[in-house]
Amino acid sequence: MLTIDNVHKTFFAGTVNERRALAGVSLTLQEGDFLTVIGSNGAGKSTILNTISGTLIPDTGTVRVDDTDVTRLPEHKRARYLSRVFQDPMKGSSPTMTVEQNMAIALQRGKKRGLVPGLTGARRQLFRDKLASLELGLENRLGAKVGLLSGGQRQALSLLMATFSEPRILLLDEHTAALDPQRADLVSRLTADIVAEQHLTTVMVTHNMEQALRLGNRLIMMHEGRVLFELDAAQKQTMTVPGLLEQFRRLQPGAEQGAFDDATLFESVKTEDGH
Ligand SMILES: Nc1ncnc2c1ncn2[C@@H]1O[C@H](COP(=O)(O)OP(=O)(O)OP(=O)(O)O)[C@@H](O)[C@H]1O
Repeated sequence: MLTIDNVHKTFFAGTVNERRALAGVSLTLQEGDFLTVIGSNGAGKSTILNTISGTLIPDTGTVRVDDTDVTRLPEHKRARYLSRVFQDPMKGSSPTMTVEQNMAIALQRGKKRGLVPGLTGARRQLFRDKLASLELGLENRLGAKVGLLSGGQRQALSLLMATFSEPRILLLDEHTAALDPQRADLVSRLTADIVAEQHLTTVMVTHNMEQALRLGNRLIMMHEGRVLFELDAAQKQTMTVPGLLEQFRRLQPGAEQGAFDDATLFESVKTEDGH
């Protein structure tokens, strides 16, 4: 249902600042696939998400959703079928509006333009039920300003709102990276539950290899604008974090482990190694 074909993107081409972000990336996702994307800094992970969301138009190559070529479709026109959760918990909701006002807007997303629906009793009950599933006590705080919530609560709310309209494609952009480990774990579990329940086609970028192995049914490792290798569901089951690093070193013998200089990654390596 999502096909990315030989996409290239170079920033500031032909100048001293030239940066090749994507150098021929191709991917095909079936309905309900949950792809996790890992890779070194500057590998092109965010650029591939931006290409899917329409934030960036590739230099060459195509992006198709079902049978429609959306390569040059502007971002706002993709909102009908696409939702995204960002790393920054402050990004997905409005701090000066209440929990229920934010949810009412999210409910309206992707529908025909019009006024945001009123907050009827039935709608409030729907919001309460959805919030209760987060198990954060937010169902009792419908009237609270979102700016008063913790980062973890806010990110869980963003995830809920992003999936309200059951988008065709869900993009997760390191959405647990800014949270403390406990909250990251909670949002990670909520992600797995919501994606499975709605059978959402999902692309998640993460620096945390352990999370990338745990979530989803497919994984790609990117490096220097290319897909270095790909794992299917069965291969993911048996793969370990040291195994991923080993694979990376084998395919990129010149590259140092320092390419992965993220603290979360080293935490997971330590856990796997048992020290
Ligand atoms: N808007 C931009 N303008 C100029 N260069 C950019 C822009 N966005 C990305 N790049 C460059 O493209 C390359 C790929 O960047 P990208 O952000 O996609 O990598 P990433 O894998 O998400 O990295 P990180 O893990 O550090 O976030 C990098 O060299 C980056 O500097």
